Amino acid sequence: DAMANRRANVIKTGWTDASMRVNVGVTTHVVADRQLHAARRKLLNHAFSEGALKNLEKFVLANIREWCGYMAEPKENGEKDLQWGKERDMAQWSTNLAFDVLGDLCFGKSFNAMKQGSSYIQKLIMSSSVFQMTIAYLPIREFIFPLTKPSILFVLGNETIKQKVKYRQDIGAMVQDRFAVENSNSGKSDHDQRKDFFHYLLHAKNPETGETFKPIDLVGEAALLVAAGADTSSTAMSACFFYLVRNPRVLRKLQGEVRATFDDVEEIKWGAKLTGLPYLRGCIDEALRMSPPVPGLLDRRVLPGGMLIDGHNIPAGTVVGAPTYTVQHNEQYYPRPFEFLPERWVEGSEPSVTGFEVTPERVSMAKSAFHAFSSGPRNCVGKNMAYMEMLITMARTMWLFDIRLKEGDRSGEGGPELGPGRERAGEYQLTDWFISERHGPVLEFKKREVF
Ligand code: HEM
Repeated sequence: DAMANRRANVIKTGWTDASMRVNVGVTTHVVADRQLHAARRKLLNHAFSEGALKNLEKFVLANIREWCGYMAEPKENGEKDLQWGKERDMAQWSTNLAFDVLGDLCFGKSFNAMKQGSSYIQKLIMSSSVFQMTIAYLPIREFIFPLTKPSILFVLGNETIKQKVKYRQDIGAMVQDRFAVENSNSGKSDHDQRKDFFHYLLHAKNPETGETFKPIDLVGEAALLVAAGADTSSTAMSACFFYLVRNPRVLRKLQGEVRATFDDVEEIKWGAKLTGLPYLRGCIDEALRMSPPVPGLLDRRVLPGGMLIDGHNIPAGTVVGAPTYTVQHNEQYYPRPFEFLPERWVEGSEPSVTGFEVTPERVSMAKSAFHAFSSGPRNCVGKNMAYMEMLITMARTMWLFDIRLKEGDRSGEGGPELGPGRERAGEYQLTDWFISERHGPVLEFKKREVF
């Protein structure tokens, strides 16, 4: 209730609080004031409307085609099993894809992660998150916070802050080039104009107040979209691959659904045919349930006046929240919570597979407890864009390739030797730094024979 209810008497705290202190400038994600957030969010929404998504799709598709090309790359001569392609670490390759998509959409230029490998920017997003998470929950954080100003950290030689400054400079240059493209848009027909995130952010206007993004905010918001959209979509896709290769029954069923629906890979696009595939959506939602890319506490601080939550009076200043990983493994909502069962999302699925009746009530309970994208006024603005990317990537991969786990690969998997909380073999391991650190799985791809 503290999250979903627009009028809940709470504000954001924790990681976002730390972010406000460490970073210069404010973005929609971290701004605490609720009215200021609502005004910013109205502008940001422009970039995610249905109309905008239609125009964004061609950039997403171009990157996914390139990604599939890399998955098809053959092994070096002399290696065994030449009909299977090169080994691909999905944690890395899903990030490369998501990252290049966002470079293209936010700054009009791919980051070339697929071509050149991981860049300092990918590492920076993770190291910033680790840094912010560490100081956000220190018991002595009130004493530490004054020392975490960017200027002080820069003098102290903090590498993350130095790289942040470089990132700002680099995206400043990219934005200048992107402005030049926008200026040349004016002479072009509507169809030929480049309509990416940058375009929509630049032209976003609040119809009531006439407010627009200031140029400095525009750069910050574009950088936010890269940080918010890359590791999240990538965790979801690598988790989905992780569970598919460990569950051959599910993999075969998903391949069957996709291959029977589309006659050609180029038919796989954003639209009713794709979004209407129940098992594909079930696989993605099940991966998001078991491995939520933002797995932890989205904490909120109760404001003066307190708040009534579930019959309890919560006094002002209390920090409240429920970690998404925990909610999404609650047996009450998700029977057999540690099993990858896409059928739980599909009404009428065979009880012989699930071990329980998948009634409409059960599906609706599962949907209402699903919080991978958060809920309420501060939920994920990029949800539809993320589904577009995930559905197209997973469907095209299933259509084009057979996939298998590299022999002996256990990267990313839990096990008794890893200690308490990580002992489950077969569970994809996430480390919660607000976004998720993870490894593997390493897969091989084989082009499917299509007659
Ligand atoms: C599977 C993929 C994704 C997941 C699971 C996810 C999850 C989330 C979650 C849990 C939040 C709330 C964070 C909080 O309360 O602090 C959030 C916010 C946000 N997400 Fe996503 N996200 C995903 C993809 C994306 C993409 C692709 C974009 C943009 C390109 C994006 C942009 C944002 C932004 C801008 C916010 C802040 C919204 C606001 O505060 O108003 N996300 N996301």
